Amino acid sequence: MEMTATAALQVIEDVTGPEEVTGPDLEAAERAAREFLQALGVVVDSEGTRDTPGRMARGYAELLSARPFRMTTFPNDEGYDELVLARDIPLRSVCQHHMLPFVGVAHVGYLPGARILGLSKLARVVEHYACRPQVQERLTKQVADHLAEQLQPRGVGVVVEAEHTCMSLRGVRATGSRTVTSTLLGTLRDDAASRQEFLALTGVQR
Ligand SMILES: Nc1nc2c(ncn2[C@@H]2O[C@H](COP(=O)(O)OP(=O)(O)OP(=O)(O)O)[C@@H](O)[C@H]2O)c(=O)[nH]1
Ligand SMILES: [Zn+2]
Repeated sequence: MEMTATAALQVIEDVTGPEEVTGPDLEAAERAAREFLQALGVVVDSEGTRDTPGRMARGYAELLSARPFRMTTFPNDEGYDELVLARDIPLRSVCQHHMLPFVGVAHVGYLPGARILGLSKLARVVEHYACRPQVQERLTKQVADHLAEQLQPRGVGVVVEAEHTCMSLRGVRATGSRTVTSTLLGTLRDDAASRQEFLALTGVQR
């Protein structure tokens, strides 16, 4: 997706249908970043820092811009009925309270029904919902709900483990603490053995 200097309507194509979002106004963001730094007493007048407000604007725009993707699915011709799990999908998002990054991994799995999903799409769904101001609980549930709605599998499981820099680098400074959230749907929620297998494979339950 091409980022434009002026606010523009962009279309993110995904299986939920075209979703209209306002694109970043990078010039306005750069002006605001310059004022923000000035207000904090940060001087940006050297060769090395002159472009810092622009870099901040582009950096945040990138963190908040989801890339378009398609939820490619295939018929489950072999009738595969065991767990499909993508473990340790790298994740970075921005907490909506402080606009500071949280970083970690997502484990995303499903029990196939009539169709199976292109494997990369498990990571793309995570990225799609991570590229916006978030709370970890909502991110976890949105990924699970999306898969449930679009794939109609027998079960969905999503576990997110992340370190919130707003909690580790500032404030309480609980360095190294990771927050774990999970959403289980369908058979992975209701059937104790399936649930246990999923949690064991993610490493959450040993
Ligand atoms: N539930 C939840 N809370 C989050 C998440 N990310 C950040 N927070 C919390 O949001 C809360 C905001 O609380 P406030 O008391 O308004 O903010 P604050 O004064 O900066 O709080 P401290 O971080 O405790 O210094 C903090 O407790 C954060 O840890 C998240 O993904 N989920
Ligand atoms: Zn925060």
